[in-house]
Amino acid sequence: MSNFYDKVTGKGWLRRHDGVAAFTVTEVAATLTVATLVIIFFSWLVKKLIIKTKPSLPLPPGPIGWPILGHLLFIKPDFLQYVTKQSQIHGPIIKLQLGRKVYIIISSPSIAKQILKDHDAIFANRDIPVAAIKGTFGGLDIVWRSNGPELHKLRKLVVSEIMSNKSLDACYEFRRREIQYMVKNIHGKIGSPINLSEQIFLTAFNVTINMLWGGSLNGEESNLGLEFRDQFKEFVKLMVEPNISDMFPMLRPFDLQGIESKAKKHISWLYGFFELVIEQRKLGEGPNMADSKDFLQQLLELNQTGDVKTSLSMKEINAMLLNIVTGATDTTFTTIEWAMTELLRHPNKLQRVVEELDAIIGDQNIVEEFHLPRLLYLEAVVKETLRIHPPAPLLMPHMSSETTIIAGYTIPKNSNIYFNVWAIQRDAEFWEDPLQFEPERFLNVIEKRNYKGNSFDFFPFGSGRRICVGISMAEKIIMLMLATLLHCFEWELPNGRKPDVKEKLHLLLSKVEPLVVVPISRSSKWRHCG
Ligand code: HEM
Repeated sequence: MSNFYDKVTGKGWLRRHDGVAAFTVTEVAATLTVATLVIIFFSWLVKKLIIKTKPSLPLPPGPIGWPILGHLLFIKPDFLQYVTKQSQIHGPIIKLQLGRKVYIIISSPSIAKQILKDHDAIFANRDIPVAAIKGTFGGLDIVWRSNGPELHKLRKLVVSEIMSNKSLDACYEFRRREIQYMVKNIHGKIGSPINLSEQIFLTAFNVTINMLWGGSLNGEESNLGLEFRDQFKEFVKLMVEPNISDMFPMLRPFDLQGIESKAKKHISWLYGFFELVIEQRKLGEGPNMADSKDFLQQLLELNQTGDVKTSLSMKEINAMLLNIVTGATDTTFTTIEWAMTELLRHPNKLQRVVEELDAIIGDQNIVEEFHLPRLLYLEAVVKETLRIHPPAPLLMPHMSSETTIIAGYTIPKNSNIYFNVWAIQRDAEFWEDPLQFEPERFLNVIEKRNYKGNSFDFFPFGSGRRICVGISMAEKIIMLMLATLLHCFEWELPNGRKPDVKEKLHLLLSKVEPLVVVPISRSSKWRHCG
């Protein structure tokens, strides 16, 4: 009987327990299809409802831009002024668009803290511009390297090998020698106007390269130092120039503005300079290395280890040298130049610095590094200078590696984030009389207001895992050089004119006009300053 049933009805029958067929295959398939469709429909509906009840958060507000180009036509000539003005209109977190790139500008301490402290790991990346790709062998340096173990390795190397107290103390003699050379040079020009900006730059440059490989470019060779400055300046201009290749990566092969080829030219000059130094070192020339190794020597030895965890390629070494020479020179130079400018504009503050120096150093000694911790007013002057004129007023752009919600807004993955430290540090909400040069405001809070990036209304060196690696070196060079300039000489302005304070931004904020001043000898007691 059952065989007969199977034959007639086939295997496809579903039977009731009494053996009677209940559904056909077609009926079952139809039922399943309908059920699937119903499920899909309901999950779509649920999704829709959820989205309706919980809408995705908006992008930050900002000015209206042009289709495709976005805000490209508005950001020149002064990006810093433009974003500061837009933040005053649209609020402390704003969005700009340049081609396909999203730029987020932060100008509030609490939002900066959310990003640099609470979500630090997500925002610790960099979106490397085409010119910097060329200049750093595709991001092999510290500044442009993506966040990760390799970056950690390089940062650790710099912090523990060059920036440790031991290493900095070991090369104090280099700093001292270069600064004394500067004093001698200025002394030879007593009574005539000098371009102090140039002097400060060359000394900062020589101090840095002396610490790195025991070299310096003085006398005739100082032109090479100035040429280095100009080549690097041109390279930086190209890095910050709005580049169609960055905004529309598919156009990169055409290099429409010629930025990539120009960057190549400047960068070849700069690396040519390092290659010469490295070649000389390989030939055994350079300072006597019997007792200690300078940083270049340590880097070159890391090139020869077979250990992948610590070894460095020659490209990495070159890229790091560029970071350190330029990172250390331009920023410290700019800070000293601004501090001198502000003091010359505020004779009563200058007088207070000189009194402090005379009390602590006296008229028979030169400034030594062991004096520095006692120069509290001078330290306040440096902090006030970094508050009003932060050398990196937008820090370095950070990049988000995930879409993240910040302050109620969606920050898309791969956005470029700028922190407007310049505006925050001049905000009347956090600073009394913010535009006044008032070092006294730091005197009672000198410990609290430090450079560690833990107070988000004063963070000229950044904060979090991309904070500057050169803070301790910067502090020493700036304080020693300023103290020496102010202890050894009196300064007069040619024709009694106040120095101007016009600023211009090319990644770093510098003075438009160089500082030209007349050095005056302090009494005959200051013989050591000659
Ligand atoms: C007044 C002096 C200086 C100031 C104001 C300054 C400021 C800064 C700032 C704002 C950043 C970016 C932080 C960020 O991305 O959030 C930075 C990064 C950096 N600085 Fe400095 N800096 C100074 C001196 C130095 C010196 C002396 C060196 C020498 C080694 C140096 C080397 C670097 C390097 C290598 C980075 C990249 C760090 C990274 O991306 O992980 N800086 N600095």
